[in-house]
Amino acid sequence: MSAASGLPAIEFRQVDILFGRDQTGALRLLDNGADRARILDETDVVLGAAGVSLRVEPGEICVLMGLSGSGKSTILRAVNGLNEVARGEVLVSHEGRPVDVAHCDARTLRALRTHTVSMVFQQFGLLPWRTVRENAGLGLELQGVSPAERRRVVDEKLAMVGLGAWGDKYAHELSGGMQQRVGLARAFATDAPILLMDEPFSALDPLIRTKLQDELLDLQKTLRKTILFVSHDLDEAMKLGNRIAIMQDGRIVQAGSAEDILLSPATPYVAEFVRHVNPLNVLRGAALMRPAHAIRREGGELLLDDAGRVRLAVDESDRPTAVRIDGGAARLGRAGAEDGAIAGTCDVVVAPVDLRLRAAIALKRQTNHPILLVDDLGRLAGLCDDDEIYRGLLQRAGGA
Ligand SMILES: Nc1ncnc2c1ncn2[C@@H]1O[C@H](COP(=O)(O)OP(=O)(O)OP(=O)(O)O)[C@@H](O)[C@H]1O
Repeated sequence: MSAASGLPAIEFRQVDILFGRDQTGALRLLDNGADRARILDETDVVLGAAGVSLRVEPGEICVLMGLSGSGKSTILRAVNGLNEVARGEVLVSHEGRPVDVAHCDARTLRALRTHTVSMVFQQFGLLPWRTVRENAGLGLELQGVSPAERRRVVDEKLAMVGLGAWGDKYAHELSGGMQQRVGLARAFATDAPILLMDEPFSALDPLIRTKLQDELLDLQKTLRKTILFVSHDLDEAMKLGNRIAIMQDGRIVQAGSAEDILLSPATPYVAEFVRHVNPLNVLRGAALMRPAHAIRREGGELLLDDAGRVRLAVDESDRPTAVRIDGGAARLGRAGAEDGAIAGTCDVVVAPVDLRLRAAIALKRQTNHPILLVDDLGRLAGLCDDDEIYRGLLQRAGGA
């Protein structure tokens, strides 16, 4: 699977999932606009998911979010065929081609579960009579990998999750957080490119939970797996998800980036979720900035302030090269995206376009200089100064 092939890692196409016998009757009611309660009442069928369409790109973390019973696990479990699909397609990129899990043969499904999709559960799912090493090696054992190779890979993955010294222990000798790390090591060991995570951290106390979220994000930088993650916690979803799909009564009511959802909640249900989210941790430069094309230009220079005292020169690709203040040479300084840390002194700050609002405010406080946001190639994307920051906060507060 590669991003270059253009295939999504997972794609749901108009998926309906029903629990109960009278599927024909339930589908008919569904098509006539009946809601979950009526379908249950008239057919005794539970509507697990309805009309779900969603693409998950390779290397993306997509979080399914919603209240209890909204259908998150139902959708997740359809990816490895644990839930039967009544209608629609669930396409999973397996060995370079899309396989419709809802309709494929048993052999393909087995191969897909062994090599392409692995799963991490909320309740860890460790076997008590096996050591940590044996638990972590379960997937490899099912793949028929030799004991020596298994040991090599498993010890590497255990070390990766910080359990290098715990291979010979049993699950009950480990804390909850450590047991979940074994679950992660087991999922990583098979090298399956797609990871399904069903509320993997919700049984853990908040501190351990935050730590494991950070570790997952850290590991993901090198692993680049496709992760479909279920959570009922919007803060967790926004922290982890490149994309978030919000579910209600079996349907996806909104899918988008954390910023999309925070700034433009599609329904009152979504708005209620985002009401308590702290925008400082979610909003990034691109949602705040004045875009490069809207910055005044004069004689090949960009005017960074209203009075035209601060002037930026760019090269032919729009990469900032020099800055002048009142005609005199000034300095550009580079800052990091996450913490906005900046080394040394400067007159104008250059930061990555995904600079978080929190980091932008910290930078402004530290330097009191305008912040130029640049893309991956160093090209000017926009300007983020006091005005843009205040507007971002006001917009979030519904004041602009
Ligand atoms: N195997 C099953 N048999 C019958 N009904 C089921 C089954 N699995 C799920 N359901 C029903 O489908 C609906 C969606 O359940 P699901 O577990 O997907 O919700 P969820 O959003 O993951 O909730 P939670 O956060 O509580 O885990 C619920 O009404 C549930 O009762």
